[in-house]
Amino acid sequence: MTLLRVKDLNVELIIKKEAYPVLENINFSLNRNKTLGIVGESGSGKSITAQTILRMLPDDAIVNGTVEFNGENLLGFSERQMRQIRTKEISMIFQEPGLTLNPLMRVGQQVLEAARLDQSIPANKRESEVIKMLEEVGLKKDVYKKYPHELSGGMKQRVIIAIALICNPSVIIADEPTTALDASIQSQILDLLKSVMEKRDGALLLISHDLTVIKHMCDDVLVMYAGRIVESGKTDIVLSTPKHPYTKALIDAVPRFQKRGSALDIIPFSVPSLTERSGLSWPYLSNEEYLNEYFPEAGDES
Ligand SMILES: Nc1ncnc2c1ncn2[C@@H]1O[C@H](COP(=O)(O)OP(=O)(O)OP(=O)(O)O)[C@@H](O)[C@H]1O
Repeated sequence: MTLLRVKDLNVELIIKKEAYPVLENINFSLNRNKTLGIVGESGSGKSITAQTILRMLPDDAIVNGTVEFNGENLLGFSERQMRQIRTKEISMIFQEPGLTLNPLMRVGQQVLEAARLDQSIPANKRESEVIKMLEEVGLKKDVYKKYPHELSGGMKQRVIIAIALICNPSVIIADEPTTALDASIQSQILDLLKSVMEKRDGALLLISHDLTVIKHMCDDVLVMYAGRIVESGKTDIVLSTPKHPYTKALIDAVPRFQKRGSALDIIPFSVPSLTERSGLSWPYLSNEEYLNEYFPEAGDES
């Protein structure tokens, strides 16, 4: 069953009074019990996609298309309705847990604050629900009384996951949730996220620049470049038989994905910034050589 459907989404951001396309013709669905990955280089539009779904863009952004959640278009919701959506239906987890937690408040209190937003949890049950939630994400009861600085990075991210889950959302959007953590902790946190969402019959939208993470976690994947989806499909098929030259280049740039003995082939250009795109058409590469090699289809566009 589809929980979230993004249709014909186009977003422009205004910089110095000029509008720059940042997302173009984005289409995808997020289904119950599935993890969908968005992968792409820095600046490709992954975070802006999440911010558009949750209506966290600058006020002057120009947004066209639809973002259907349970059949209703979130782009037509009032700010008050969106606050409900953000607290109870679609939770977001960011990269840096240290920046999200309040350093002056005990972590149990912070999860409790989030629990207050859910009217269905009776006041006299909140504390026990919070402790249950902390245990579900693998934290001991005594963490309730600790301050963020007393916890490791991995424990902090578990607290963030508890805050995101306490109101029982059906969708979690995780934007690079483990990038700030040690490699050994990363997969524990990712596995935790996946298993709690599966247990709750929910869906996970996972944003990452790391193909190894996408391969490990995601049923389906969207590959983004400069505001567009250049390839999408089942993760194992896209990663084993990529069709788009840009996806191939991304895969070739990951040593673990390469055949033994093949050379590391770093993508020789980066995603142009919005202002660098001025006067150029997608994919905004001024260099003909790269244009033909990585985006041969772009020459067909008007
Ligand atoms: N508020 C903003 N004002 C102007 N430009 C912005 C704003 N937010 C993002 N951008 C630009 O929009 C483009 C897409 O940004 P986005 O953050 O979605 O990329 P990303 O794929 O998530 O990259 P990263 O992995 O570095 O976070 C980039 O060129 C970025 O600089």
